[in-house]
Amino acid sequence: MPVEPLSQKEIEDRLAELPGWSLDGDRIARSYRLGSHFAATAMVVHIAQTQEELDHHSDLTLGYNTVSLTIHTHSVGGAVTEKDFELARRVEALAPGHGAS
Ligand SMILES: C[C@H](O)[C@H](O)[C@H]1CNC2=NC(N)=NC(=O)C2=N1
Repeated sequence: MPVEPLSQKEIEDRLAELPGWSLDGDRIARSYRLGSHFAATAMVVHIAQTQEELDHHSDLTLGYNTVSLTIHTHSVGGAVTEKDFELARRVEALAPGHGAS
C-alpha cells in the first residue's frame, strides 16, 4: 500500500464515505459511544488487535462509555495516508458488533 500523504481533496473524498469521521488538525478522528465502560474497554482491546494486525496505530482515548481515535501516519511526518483510512474502515467494520454508535 502506498504511504504517501493524501491531498486535501483525497482526504475529503474518503471522509465522505466514512460518516462520523472528520479531519482534526492533521489527523482523522472519530468518537464512539458504548453501552458501558466495560463495552468501551472491550472495543479498545479489539481495536488494539486490529492495529497490531495492520501494524498501524491510532491514538486511542477510553472514556467512561466512549472510545475516541485520532489517526495519522508517523512515517511520513504525521500526514494523513491511505493506511489511516484502512484502519478507520476496519474500526468502522468492528464497531457495530460492540454496539458502538
Ligand atoms: C516499526 C513499525 O512497523 C512502524 O513504527 C509502524 C507502527 N505503527 C504505525 N502507526 C502509524 N499511525 N504510523 C506509522 O507510521 C506506524 N509505523
